Amino acid sequence: MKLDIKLSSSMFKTLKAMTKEQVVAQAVKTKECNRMLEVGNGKGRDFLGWLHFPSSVIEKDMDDIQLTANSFRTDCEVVVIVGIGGSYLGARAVITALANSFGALKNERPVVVYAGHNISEDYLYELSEYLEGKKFGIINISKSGTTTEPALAFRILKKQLEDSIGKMNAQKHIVAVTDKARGALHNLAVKEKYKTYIIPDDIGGRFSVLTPVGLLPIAIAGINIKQLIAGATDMERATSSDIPFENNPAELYASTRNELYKIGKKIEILANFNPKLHYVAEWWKQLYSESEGKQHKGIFTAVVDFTTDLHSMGQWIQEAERTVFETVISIASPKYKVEVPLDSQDLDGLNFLSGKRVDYINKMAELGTQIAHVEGDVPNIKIELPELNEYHLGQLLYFFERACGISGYLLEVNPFDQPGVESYKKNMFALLNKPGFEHLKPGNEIRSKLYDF
Ligand SMILES: O=P(O)(O)OC[C@H]1O[C@H](O)[C@H](O)[C@@H](O)[C@@H]1O
Repeated sequence: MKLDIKLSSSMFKTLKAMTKEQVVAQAVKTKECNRMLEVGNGKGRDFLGWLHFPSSVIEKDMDDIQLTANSFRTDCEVVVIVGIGGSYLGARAVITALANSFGALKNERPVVVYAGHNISEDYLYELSEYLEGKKFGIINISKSGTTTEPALAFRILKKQLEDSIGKMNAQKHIVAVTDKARGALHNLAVKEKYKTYIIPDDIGGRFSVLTPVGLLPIAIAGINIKQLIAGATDMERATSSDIPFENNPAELYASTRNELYKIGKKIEILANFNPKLHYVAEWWKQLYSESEGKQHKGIFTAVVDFTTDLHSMGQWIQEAERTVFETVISIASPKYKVEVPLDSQDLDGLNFLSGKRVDYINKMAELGTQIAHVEGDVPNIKIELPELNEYHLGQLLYFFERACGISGYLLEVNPFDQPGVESYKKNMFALLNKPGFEHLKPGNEIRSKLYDF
């Protein structure tokens, strides 16, 4: 088994406020938390299906997903992935990381686009306009089957598809990924005879990227799902509680970030030096903030793309409140090679870089940033992947999931619920007069809670 993700950390060289020994001192407690996941005796124990999901995925199920994906790849110019939160971010993370950044502009087919992750009228108008006259399909993903944003987008897109190719043909170009028995999407899919994939009961949305929720869109984008699962399966073994603490990346990461939290580092910034990782970070942001942000506790999660954001957020990170630490995802080797050309005139003064690879310059930016931030009292955790491919991404996703479960238990919260998310929904439904929400305060009373300066 290969464990290719390397984890290292640089702590306060200047303050000496936290040491490696402090992290190692948490080994027993951290391991206990990891065992709680394995034994299933912790909080949220009904939602641990993701823990051994990678190693239990059957070849046959992946082949079936691949078959469906192939038919969408053959039949559609565009595939719309409808979903929000855990029913959207994982697929977008993997597709953005592994697909060509300019694929759509190079006329690679199918183009994958997203809907149901906002309620913007302009976004939906422009999407419908883009789809006009194109052969398109829809993958509608919702665990609960009742989330407003995707339901709304789907209603609009379904009508457009039916109007364009007729109801019978539209049925063949729509797939639902949802609960096996409950929710409006389940009922609709049964009635309309859509091909359906099931999200297991015991896997919550933000832990579902390696189920059909993520695998189907990822396969539609032409990405190798078997390699993704292979990486996740190896990481499942590498993060088991049998693996010694010092060699267990999930335990080390969970323990380090909790120790940092205890000494006042309340914000974790996930940084990358490759824009392809932007949505991996967005996926991570949901995973950790929904899992840990409760009972007035939890690390606040933020995302930066470097070097882009060094020219905006960089100032804050270097010199503002010292409440942050940084976790950097670093890719050791890029896929392609680009060298800086020699310019005989050297008008831009860049000849000192001629012959150097762009990635070498990026790596020096990364090292320079790490040194500057650690010196500026921003502790740094580094997660290194040998390269950005299906296998290592599968490892990374599972690593973050496992560490999240452990970290939530270290914080003594239930990492598998998200009760706080309901508050805005209730107000919104009451304001919209949704049936069943009449008992809540009517619109004007809700509005009267607000006051202006
Ligand atoms: O998959 P769904 O049931 O549509 O849920 C989509 C998302 O929306 C909710 O509000 C939750 O906060 C998320 O955890 C969930 O991933």
